[in-house]
Amino acid sequence: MKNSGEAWPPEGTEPVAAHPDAPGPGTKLGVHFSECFGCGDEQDGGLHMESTVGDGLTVKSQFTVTEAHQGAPGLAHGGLLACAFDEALGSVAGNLLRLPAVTGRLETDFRRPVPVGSTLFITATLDGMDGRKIYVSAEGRLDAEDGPVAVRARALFVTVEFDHFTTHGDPNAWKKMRDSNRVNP
Ligand SMILES: CCCCCCCCCC(=O)SCCNC(=O)CCNC(=O)[C@H](O)C(C)(C)COP(=O)(O)OP(=O)(O)OC[C@H]1O[C@@H](n2cnc3c(N)ncnc32)[C@H](O)[C@@H]1OP(=O)(O)O
Repeated sequence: MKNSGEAWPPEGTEPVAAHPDAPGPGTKLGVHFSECFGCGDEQDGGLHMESTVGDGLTVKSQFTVTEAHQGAPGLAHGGLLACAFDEALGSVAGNLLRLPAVTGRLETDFRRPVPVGSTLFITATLDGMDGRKIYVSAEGRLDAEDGPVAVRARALFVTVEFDHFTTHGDPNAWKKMRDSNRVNP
């Protein structure tokens, strides 16, 4: 992945279309894993991010910053914000392409402080692919879809075989996801 000052997406990236079975615009995306820090509903301190498919190759996500998310007093921790973008960017890649993929590289630009109590509205866009490499980018606006930009991010996801998750992760958690029909990584 190229650095911030260089072309995005990188040379060699091809445009992509959403998978024929991908959820369409307006579809609310559920929790992909109940214990996921980004979207899980069984993570008390998590982000509880909610996402909906947008127009074009986008997913719109939002979450509200709580006291559990602080770095400096009253402000969201930067690493926590990076986590939010990892989730939003993974969601646009995973849901629109319906391919298992993991974050290879994630780059963030923090442009404004994000206070506790504020809601970040993130729009993530699928920019293209080059072989196994999926390029995605996002911006997060404060308190409204047209609010001031607080954070921009871009990432490289790399497609993997499903056994990446069972070999390196927790096979029992996969059974739990399958049992609850939450089968996407
Ligand atoms: C619906 C689903 C919603 C999901 C939302 C959840 C989002 C959260 C997602 C995550 O947080 S995933 C967890 C964090 N990521 C990881 O744990 C990944 C750890 N890294 C790996 O497992 C491997 O390094 C990886 C699978 C990414 C790549 O290893 P491989 O051996 O399979 O592939 P390889 O190293 O050959 O890389 C493939 C291509 O990607 C390129 N690449 C990989 N990592 C890169 C990197 N960091 N920077 C630049 N390029 C990179 C690499 O150069 C190469 O390019 P070419 O095809 O052009 O040769």
